[in-house]
Amino acid sequence: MSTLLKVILLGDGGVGKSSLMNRFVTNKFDSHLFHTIGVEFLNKELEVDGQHVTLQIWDTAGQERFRSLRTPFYRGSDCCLLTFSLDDGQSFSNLDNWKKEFTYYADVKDPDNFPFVVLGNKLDAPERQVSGEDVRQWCHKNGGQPYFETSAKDATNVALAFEEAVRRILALDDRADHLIHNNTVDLEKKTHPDSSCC
Ligand SMILES: Nc1nc2c(ncn2[C@@H]2O[C@H](COP(=O)(O)OP(=O)(O)OP(=O)(O)O)[C@@H](O)[C@H]2O)c(=O)[nH]1
Ligand SMILES: [Mg+2]
Repeated sequence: MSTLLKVILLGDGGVGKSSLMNRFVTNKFDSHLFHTIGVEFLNKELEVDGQHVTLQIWDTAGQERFRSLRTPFYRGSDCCLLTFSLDDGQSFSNLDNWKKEFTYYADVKDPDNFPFVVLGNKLDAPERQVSGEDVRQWCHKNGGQPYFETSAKDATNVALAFEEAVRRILALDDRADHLIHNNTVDLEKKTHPDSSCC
């Protein structure tokens, strides 16, 4: 039996969250995807560094009007993929808000040590507005989170980014396994919903 890990995609509407999930899980891309309403999830089994895991990828609606439909699903996430679009500077500026929203609703006690992965999507787009240097600075200020520039359209770095999410979670779990013997850590209860919703 493989471990079930929950990762959640957050970021502004239109940055490509659904496209990244679809690329990773089904290896398809749709250039006229309709915006997401609420949340959806897909499972994918994979092997990372010899460990078999089932990744449960939760894709959320980025548009502000769907806020109350997405926030109840943040709890129990093992990793959060903070996503923006490289051709949309505003979507990068909003990463702070996304991190705050996640931290609040997922009830994360120590955000700088929570496994986030930052994704700058639409690397293929011609009009780049966000420099890699600015993103790396943001990541540095926010606990040294890893950063990937991706394209759901041509599949650049998509698998790599999801695999990094798994690595980050497994690295934390190893530490927790080690600490639990000393009785110093209180492992959070994980919820494993078994149906798609909204
Ligand atoms: N050129 C390019 N277009 C992309 C890429 N990823 C997504 N798109 C396009 O951008 C638009 C929005 O993509 P979605 O995946 O629906 O964005 P989203 O983040 O899920 O948006 P919401 O569901 O509203 O939060 C779609 O028309 C996609 O085809 C990419 O890597 N490159
Ligand atoms: Mg979507």
